[in-house]
Amino acid sequence: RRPKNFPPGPTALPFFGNVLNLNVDNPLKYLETLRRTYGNVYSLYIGHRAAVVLSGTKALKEALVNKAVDFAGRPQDMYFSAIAEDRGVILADYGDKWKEHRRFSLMTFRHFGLGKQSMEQRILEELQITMSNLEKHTGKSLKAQVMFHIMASNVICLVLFGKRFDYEDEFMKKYVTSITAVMKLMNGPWAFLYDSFHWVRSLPLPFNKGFQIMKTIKSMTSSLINEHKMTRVPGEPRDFVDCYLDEMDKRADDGTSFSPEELLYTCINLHAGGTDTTSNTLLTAFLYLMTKPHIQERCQQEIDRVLEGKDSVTFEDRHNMPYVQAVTHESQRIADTVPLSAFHATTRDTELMGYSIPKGTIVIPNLSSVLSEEGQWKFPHEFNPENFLNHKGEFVKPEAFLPFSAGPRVCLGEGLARMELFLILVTLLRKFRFIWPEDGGEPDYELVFGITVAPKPYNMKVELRTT
Ligand code: HEM
Repeated sequence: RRPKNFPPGPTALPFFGNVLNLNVDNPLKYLETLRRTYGNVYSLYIGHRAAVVLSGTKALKEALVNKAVDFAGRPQDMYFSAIAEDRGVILADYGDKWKEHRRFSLMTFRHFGLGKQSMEQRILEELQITMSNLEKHTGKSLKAQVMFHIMASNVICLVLFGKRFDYEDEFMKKYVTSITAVMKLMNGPWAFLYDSFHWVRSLPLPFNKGFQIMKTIKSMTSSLINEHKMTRVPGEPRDFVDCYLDEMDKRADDGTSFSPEELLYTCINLHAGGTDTTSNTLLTAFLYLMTKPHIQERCQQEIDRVLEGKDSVTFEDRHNMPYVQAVTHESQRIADTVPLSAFHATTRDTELMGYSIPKGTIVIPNLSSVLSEEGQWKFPHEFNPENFLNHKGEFVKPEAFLPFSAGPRVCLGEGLARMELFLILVTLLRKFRFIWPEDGGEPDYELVFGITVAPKPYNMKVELRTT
């Protein structure tokens, strides 16, 4: 039974709650039906656990921004929290340890803002390698998903570990496959079972695989960190890991939350958080750029004009490229990469839009509902860069643009992701024309649901531009 004055919602079955209606292949349609019936704040049950679903810009901002601390927790005692052991940043509960690690990570990212080691340089460095690979493929088809995935993974590896991995590197292939496998388990039916019935947790069921794979990921990350310990010069950090090790030295005696285990999870979080998200967004962007060549050409005209005489693009150039900015943002809106954000939890008994929500309730921010909310967008249901342009052709960002969520838990990698999307798009479009291959069939814009959603894999054809 729902607590007093709790948000309304569908009747829940004993034991199962509403999970049987939540199609793991795509729960978004069911959630939209519930929103129409119960409004922008409603509840449902995941097994015996109550969850409040927030839809639309107003409810989301009211909770995540205006009542920031009340809604900044992460659910505990669930499959994904057991996998994460309350460590790192993404799944750690609200508290001092999370705050210290979030603050440190953001500061370190900023530290790499300038100079030769800057984020911008690391992205452009990786792009050089991608471009020479693409040149070898001119006139041929190639698998876009693999290319974007490696690019995104390498950018974050350069930031974390100061090194990149070749396309065929066995270590990185295994690392990425393992992270993908755990994420799939976290979003699958076995996780629902684990969350719904405590008594199944000690049984030898497939969810145990997640814990085993996590051991592998931890030991692989450890080996990367240990390499650093041998070669680092304290006080002269080359990358994120060096910065963390320096910080651990500095704080050795102050009862700090910084520890080798936290470093492991933080690195895993940043790699996992920064790879699929960025690469799936790029995959969506190029799907539309190829199948709507007039949009691609208009981007190229703007890029040629603004970069005339320059060797390469800088992130600053975005201010002179309103159309490209509109296209990158529209790609993110349509890509809907993390549709249900990461689940939040209330940190204390609280109220939201007249409802009472007890401490520890799961909160699901439905970002997807905001990114296509009617009344917030000129063209909510179609790919159209005009969503981000005013009548003078200037770039504008509507307040419903929340692909990174909002409030104290807003994506920690937002700055890096925005820089990557812009630099990658501009650099690639300047040099190449991207073409939907003749044998590619009808383009399929349907997204495949997961913790991060993605377009179906496709091939792209590239040609060198002549201008
Ligand atoms: C297009 C790319 C990206 C998208 C759409 C995206 C989206 C998100 C979303 C929706 C959240 C959940 C926020 C919440 O709980 O309310 C999140 C959290 C997070 N993201 Fe991203 N992300 C992207 C790229 C990145 C990158 C490149 C990194 C790493 C550098 C990263 C690291 C993280 C981390 C560590 C968190 C957890 C923040 C916390 O709990 O305090 N993300 N991201």
